[in-house]
Amino acid sequence: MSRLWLIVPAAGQGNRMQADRPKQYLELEGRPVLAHTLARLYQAFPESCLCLCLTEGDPWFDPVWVPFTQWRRVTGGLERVDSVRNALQSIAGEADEDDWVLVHDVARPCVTREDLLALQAALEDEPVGALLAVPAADTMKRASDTGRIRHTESRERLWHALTPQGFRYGLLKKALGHASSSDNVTDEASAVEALGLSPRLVTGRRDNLKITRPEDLPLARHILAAQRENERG
Ligand SMILES: Nc1ccn([C@@H]2O[C@H](COP(=O)(O)OP(=O)(O)OP(=O)(O)O)[C@@H](O)[C@H]2O)c(=O)n1
Ligand SMILES: C[C@](O)(CO)[C@H](O)COP(=O)(O)O
Repeated sequence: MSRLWLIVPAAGQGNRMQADRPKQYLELEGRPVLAHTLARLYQAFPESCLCLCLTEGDPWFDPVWVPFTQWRRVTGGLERVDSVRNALQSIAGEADEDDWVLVHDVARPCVTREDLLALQAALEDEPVGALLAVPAADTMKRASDTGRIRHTESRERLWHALTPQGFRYGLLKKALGHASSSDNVTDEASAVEALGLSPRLVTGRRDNLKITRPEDLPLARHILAAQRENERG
């Protein structure tokens, strides 16, 4: 039976957030973002094995935030893709080629259990792999270098890629092995696409926000509160 591995890249600096610490350690309802994200993943996949990518000697990290019994710390790389590659390397020899690997940004603490389970269910009959995504809802403009509109892009069949993104270990290893730093691989799906394959888009919730800029932290707070309110019914 194939196993489930979770890779959580958490070795970024959060430069766009302009905070006094990496954004995964900013406080959200009394806990760091990282603790929320790991708790959400644990709710859905308590039996999985977690690879947590952290910067070397990360002074902010506290293992008390990790609810998983099976987990390991992996040293992150220069870019997100390098961190994920390091995590794959760390499980070489243990993971089977057809084990599932889900990669989820630490900066997405609002992902719901329902979306996580929907993605897992979609993977069951999916040979290539799949990711959570949402259809573009705004009118999309392509800009010139000077910040003026060059043209309006059709938003038909245009999606925002979210995480988690799930692939078989063997395929993901191959895809990231082929990707070079000039390829601008900002997610796992694009590395798999570069092999000529088409991962499946699984419609997720728009509130699976990636905390990126300062205004996103209060937004995440509102989302968590609204999700809790919804659960109470
Ligand atoms: N070398 C890196 C860079 C990013 N990440 C992780 O990849 C995810 C998505 O990246 P992004 O939102 O760009 O995070 P940062 O790189 O931290 O942000 P910024 O680009 O603003 O510095 C985050 O969970 C981040 O911690 C990582 O593990 N290793
Ligand atoms: C993987 C990702 O979250 C998909 O939306 C995103 O590409 C990562 O963000 P980055 O800023 O490009 O690292």
